Order: sequence, then C-alpha cells, then structure tokens
Amino acid sequence: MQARLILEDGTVFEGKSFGAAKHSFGEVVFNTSMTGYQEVLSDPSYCGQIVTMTYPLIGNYGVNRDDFESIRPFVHGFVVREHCEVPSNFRNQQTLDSLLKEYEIPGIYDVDTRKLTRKIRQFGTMKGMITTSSESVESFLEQLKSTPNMTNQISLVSTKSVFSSPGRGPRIVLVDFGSKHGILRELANRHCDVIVVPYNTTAAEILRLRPDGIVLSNGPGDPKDVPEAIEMIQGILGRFPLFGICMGHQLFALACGADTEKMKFGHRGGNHPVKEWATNRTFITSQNHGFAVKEESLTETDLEVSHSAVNDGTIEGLRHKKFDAFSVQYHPEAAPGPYDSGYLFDRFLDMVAEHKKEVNPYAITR
Ligand SMILES: NC(=O)CC[C@H](N)C(=O)O
Repeated sequence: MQARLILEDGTVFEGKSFGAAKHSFGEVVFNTSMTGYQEVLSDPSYCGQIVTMTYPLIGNYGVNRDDFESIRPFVHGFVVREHCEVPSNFRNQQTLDSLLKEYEIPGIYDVDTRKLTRKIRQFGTMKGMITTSSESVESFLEQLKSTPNMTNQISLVSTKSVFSSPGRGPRIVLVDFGSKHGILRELANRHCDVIVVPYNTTAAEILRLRPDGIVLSNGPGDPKDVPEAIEMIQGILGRFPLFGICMGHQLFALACGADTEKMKFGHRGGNHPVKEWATNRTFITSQNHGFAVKEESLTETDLEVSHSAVNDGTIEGLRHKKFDAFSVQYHPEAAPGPYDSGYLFDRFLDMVAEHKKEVNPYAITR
C-alpha cells in the first residue's frame, strides 16, 4: 500500500506502508545508529517523534523479548529505506512489521532517507505526518499546522507509582522522566537498592525514602515542561550525590540557574564523539537529544562544563563546583550504542560511598 510522509514545509516523501496503516503526527528526527532499532523504538525519550533511521536496512535481525528499553515502543512513526521481512538471528521472535502493527505504530519504507536527513540537517527538525490516505497535501498541511506541538510527554511515560528493585548496596532514588531500562540495569548490576519514583515526586517525599544518592533519568520533550521537577532538584541538591542523564542533565542545569534551548536538529545515534576535559580523552557515545544547555547561561551558576561534543562544541556534561553532583547529556547506559561511558555509574557510586562515609563513618559501603 502507498504511504506518504508529509513535512510541514510541504515536502512529500512517497513510500510504502508497513506496520499500522494509520495517520500519525510527530516531530520528524533522524537517528544514525547502524543497529539498535528495537532500543530506539522503545526509548520513551522518542515519545511524540517520527524517527527515521539513516542506516538503509532495518529489521534484519528481527525483534526479541529482551532488547526493549521500556515496556513498549513509544515512537509515533518509523521511516526506513528498506525493512527486512525475513529476519535472521537466533534471538529473533518477530518481525519489525509485526511489532509496529501490534502497537499500532505506522511505518513507511522505500523512502529516500538520505534526502530526508539532509533536509532536516539543513532546515532543522519539522513537524510531519505519515498517512496512507490519498487526500490532498493541502488538506494535510492544514491539519499539520493546526495540530499543536506535543507538550509534557513526560507525564505520559513516567511511572504512575513508586516501585523498587531491591539490592544490598546503596539506596538510589531514580526519578523517572521516561527512563530507559538500561539505567536501572546498570544500577542493579552494581547491587544498588533502587527506588523508582514518578517525575512529579517532591523533595520531601524523596527525603522520606532515605536515599544515598539520586539519579535523574532521560525523558521526552522540553525540560521546561516540568517546573515541579526543577523545584524538587533544588530541594535535594547538596544533600545527596546526584547524577543526571540527558533530560536529567537538562533539569539539573535548569535547577542550578542555567538555561536550555532547542537545537536545530539534535544528536541521535550511537557514534557521537564527546571530549572529557579533565582527562583530555574522547569517548564515542550514544545520544538522543533535541535540547541542550546554553553555554553562556552558566556564568552566574556554580556549574562547569566537564564534557563537550566534538562535532559541534555543545555541552555534553556538567559538574557542580560545590556539591557532589554531575550530569551528562548522552547515555552512559548505551542501549543502543557503545558502553565506553559505563564508568560514569562507577564514578557516581564512588561519590555515594564517600558521602556515606562522611555522614556515618561506620556505615558499610559497597
Ligand atoms: N533522551 C533524553 O532524555 C532527551 C532529553 C530531551 N527530551 C531532549 O530531546 O533533549
């Protein structure tokens, strides 16, 4: 069946439908990962977005039960050059097409994804829609214009109630703005006693859980959509070691008085080089973000840049000068992408152990 991807500037990409044959609106973004489409589909940070993969063949190792980064796919649409209908892998359990059908997510293939990506790079991310209907482009453009940008996606993807992943190690409160499972997995692998709380949990509620450290997760949309989370971070900052990841990094920066801005087309992929200033080392990182912290907004704060993107110089990591608190704009939990940055979880837990010693020198630490 024919399908079209229509961008808000009137550009039309012809293709064929796969997955669910229905309309879908979203912000059109591209991801340069060569593998990891299952993790991309299920990363809650993509809620509200139509994702195109620049790698030309997607779906060739199928979909399995274990590689999801959350309980379901969250993208609003999926755009590929070619999708594989006969996957070959010992872990394969279903095709990409059947997964998208199951969750009613429209896909479009046979699209010139190179042209689409160059367009987004040149003009920035745009609203768009996938449709199988043959209605005129003009009528869809009207609909696209009148559909407001999605806001506050965090409230849709964050857990509604507190849950725990018990462990014998330090107690970490993970604030869920749309957390990938990878973050929980990295903490659990290090024996943490993790308590996952909703995005709108107050500082007082977090204090009652007697944490040893706080992790702020990744999440979809604009960090300014959740002022209650910024207030919560201000309430706990300096009391416990804090580690922010992606959305968590942006919220940490806002809580410290810095500002964020929307990027032209963002960073999404598994091959983004990032420089760590303290060691002068470059790490290849997994990224998925469309907002960034404004460098000039740091002057009046107690924050300093710890990591920068090699490609465009944007801020990729921050460190608090007075408190045990730091954050990165990228994904140390990988999934998909390289595991080079897993050491950041160790660095955070070393901070937690040090802090615990200071609070109670006899406490048993990790
Ligand atoms: N992965 C994330 O946490 C992304 C953060 C934010 N939604 C952004 O696009 O910049």
